[in-house]
Amino acid sequence: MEGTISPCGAALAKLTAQGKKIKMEARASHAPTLHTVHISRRTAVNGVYAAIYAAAIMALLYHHALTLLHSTTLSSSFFISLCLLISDLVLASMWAMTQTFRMRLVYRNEFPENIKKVAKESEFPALDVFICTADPQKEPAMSVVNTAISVMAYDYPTEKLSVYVSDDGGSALTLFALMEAAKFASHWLPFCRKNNVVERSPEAYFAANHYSSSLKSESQKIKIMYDSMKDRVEKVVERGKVGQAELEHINGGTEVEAFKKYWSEGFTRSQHPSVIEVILQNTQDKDITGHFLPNLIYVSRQKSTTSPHNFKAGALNVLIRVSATMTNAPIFLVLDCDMYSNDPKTPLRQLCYFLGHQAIPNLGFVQFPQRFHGINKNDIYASEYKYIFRLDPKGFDGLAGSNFNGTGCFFHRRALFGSPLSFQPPEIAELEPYNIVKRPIKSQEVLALADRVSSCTYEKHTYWGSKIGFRYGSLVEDYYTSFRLHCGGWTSIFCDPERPAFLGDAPINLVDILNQTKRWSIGLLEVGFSKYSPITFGIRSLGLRMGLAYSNIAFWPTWSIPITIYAFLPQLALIKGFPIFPKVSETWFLLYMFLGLGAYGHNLIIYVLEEGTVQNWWNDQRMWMIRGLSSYLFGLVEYFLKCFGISTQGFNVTSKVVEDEQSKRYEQGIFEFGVPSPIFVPLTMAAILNLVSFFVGIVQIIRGSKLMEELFVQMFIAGYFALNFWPIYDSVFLRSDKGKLPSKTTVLAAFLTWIVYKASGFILRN
Ligand SMILES: O=c1ccn([C@@H]2O[C@H](COP(=O)(O)OP(=O)(O)O[C@H]3O[C@H](CO)[C@@H](O)[C@H](O)[C@H]3O)[C@@H](O)[C@H]2O)c(=O)[nH]1
Ligand SMILES: [Mn+2]
Repeated sequence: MEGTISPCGAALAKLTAQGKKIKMEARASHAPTLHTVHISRRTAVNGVYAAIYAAAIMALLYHHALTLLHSTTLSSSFFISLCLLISDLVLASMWAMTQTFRMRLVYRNEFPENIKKVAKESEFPALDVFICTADPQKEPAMSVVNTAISVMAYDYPTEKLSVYVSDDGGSALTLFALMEAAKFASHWLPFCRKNNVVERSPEAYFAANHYSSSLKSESQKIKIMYDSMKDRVEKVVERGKVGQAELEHINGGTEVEAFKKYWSEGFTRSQHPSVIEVILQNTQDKDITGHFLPNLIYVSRQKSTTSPHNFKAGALNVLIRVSATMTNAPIFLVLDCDMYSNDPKTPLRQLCYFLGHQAIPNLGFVQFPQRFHGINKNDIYASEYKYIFRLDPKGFDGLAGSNFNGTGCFFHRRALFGSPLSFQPPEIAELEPYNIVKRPIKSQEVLALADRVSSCTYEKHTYWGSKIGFRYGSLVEDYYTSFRLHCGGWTSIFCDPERPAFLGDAPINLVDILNQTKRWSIGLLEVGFSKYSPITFGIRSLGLRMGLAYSNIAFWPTWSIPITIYAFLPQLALIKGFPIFPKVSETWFLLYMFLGLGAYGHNLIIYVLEEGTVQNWWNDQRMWMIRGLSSYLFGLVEYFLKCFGISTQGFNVTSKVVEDEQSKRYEQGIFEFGVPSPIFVPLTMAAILNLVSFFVGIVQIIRGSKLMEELFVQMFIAGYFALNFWPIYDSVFLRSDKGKLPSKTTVLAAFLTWIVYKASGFILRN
């Protein structure tokens, strides 16, 4: 960076200089509004409710303390009270931490139509788009193609737009698919421009099937073209190899060379050189109407079994560097391959926060929510993650800023290089943010440098992953990186427009979903128990509220403690006719009622007010319970096993492949278990125990041996769990399709439940 200006100053100046100029002009004239913000009107009500609820929690803890003191040491009542105290302590702390971001939600509005009034198109910052894919078996090539095409077709000056696809699968199939995509794009982009198409993912456009009659013949023509491209790609994927015929279909020449050069003998997924192919170049390649096309670059970083590759964070860091050598746009968008653009104006929308008189100071990134298509009626697996992806970020936005969710996020490149006040220079000047690339992207020098910075040993003895780029050390690189950026003083915005900016695929079978949340759980605990734990380092750097907000997420897996205890203990006691909660006639009973109904009721209201339905909420709370007995529980256990070096966990990519039969069952709202997996076992045990205990309880009450009054709370809890576990009973007793819970799992779970019941006899004694 030049002379005396600090690099940081230069970097920020570049984006905000315009802003300052416009700010001055704005005072004189009436500058157009780029964004507005308002705070939820429910903030005060939430505050009052939280105060009352907190008082109730204190009373409950007092009640627990009393019971503990009155129980004789090591008797069963002592053990029970201790378990209940631990459960309630976890629930209470999680509740308290949640309040930091549930109390005050921030709603924003942008006016992208005004952006051209504050900056000319030629003044827009360049935009690099990073798309990650990792496994051609689990992530269909056509999905990568659609994602790439949908962003290539952004309403953004093409000379400023570059799309980089990172392929950690190192697959010739993906490169082939992208070459096909490039050819199709030369027809598709002009078609979209001419007809003002909003769905710029061709798959989504043709699926919506809403052609007007004037468009019909034209769109039919392009659909035929798309289908034949799709056919070619899928055939190649099926065969697992790019054949001679396909190679001839591609232009021939240099592109064909690439396949021969790289995918020869000795090239494996985990051991291969870097492959960097410039498929389209925005100064040379034109669409059929003579407009230039955006850059499209395929990057498969070098892999070696002896160098750690740090999963997605590693892939993104390679993209930061490779793009720096070629285009070095000040803003880049991070996208997963399963998430296509659903609104071509999104780049203009995010600019509302980066440009002009209303530019947000120290803005590190603008996060759009993950939203999904193809979710079934009532969203049985709560795949929408309404709280995580849409509600909670609005609360974070009211503090230091939304957290990063891994995809659909626009970054200020400079934010990945140290804090706003202290720039952390990369090891070579060419990678500095705002370094201007003077050579064409296909030049020998650029390609050689790109190759060098994508090598698997490049990061040795550098700050990549610690002070520069996406941070390493957690399987949830998104959560961890945004946490560290916020700690460093960057802020962020949550941008949730009415029309979803991006739409993604959600997994539709339970084992994938539970393993996904298990991976997240391990990743979160890796941060929670690190030296950068949000509870210590976080609170010190970000203050109490933001520190606790991040801590809440880090410790999600601890929910498994109360959920498991509440799913087993009251039920075991119930079978033995052992009351463990206050009687209905006692005052303490009212407290339990208030705490239970209050928590669920409040949760329901928030959910429904944020465009939710009661059925969806029901499924959401059910999944929380299910995760508590599977993902969170396994995540917690596996994290500790990993700490003791007993096992290791990698980034197990979620499958995006959908089988027809599975998809039919999903449409009907039927749970998909299918494969035997240990992750189903505790869940099935809980299901069995709750059902049995509920019936035993009824028998006891009918026989008059126990008073309903004494066992009411336990009956209620067992009944509530059992109601939630209906899909499991359905699967065990009524279904015979391939997606049912495997009998092996049921038998094992029944056997283990019996053992737990027998073992509980030693503790639950009068
Ligand atoms: O070694 C790897 C592993 C994964 N990926 C990519 O990472 C993305 C996310 O992987 P996926 O299997 O879809 O994980 P999910 O759990 O569905 O993803 C959520 O959780 C991840 C980890 O927190 C975030 O990175 C994602 O953005 C977020 O959607 C995909 O595009 C993958 O291709 C890589 O590039 N390299
Ligand atoms: Mn995903």
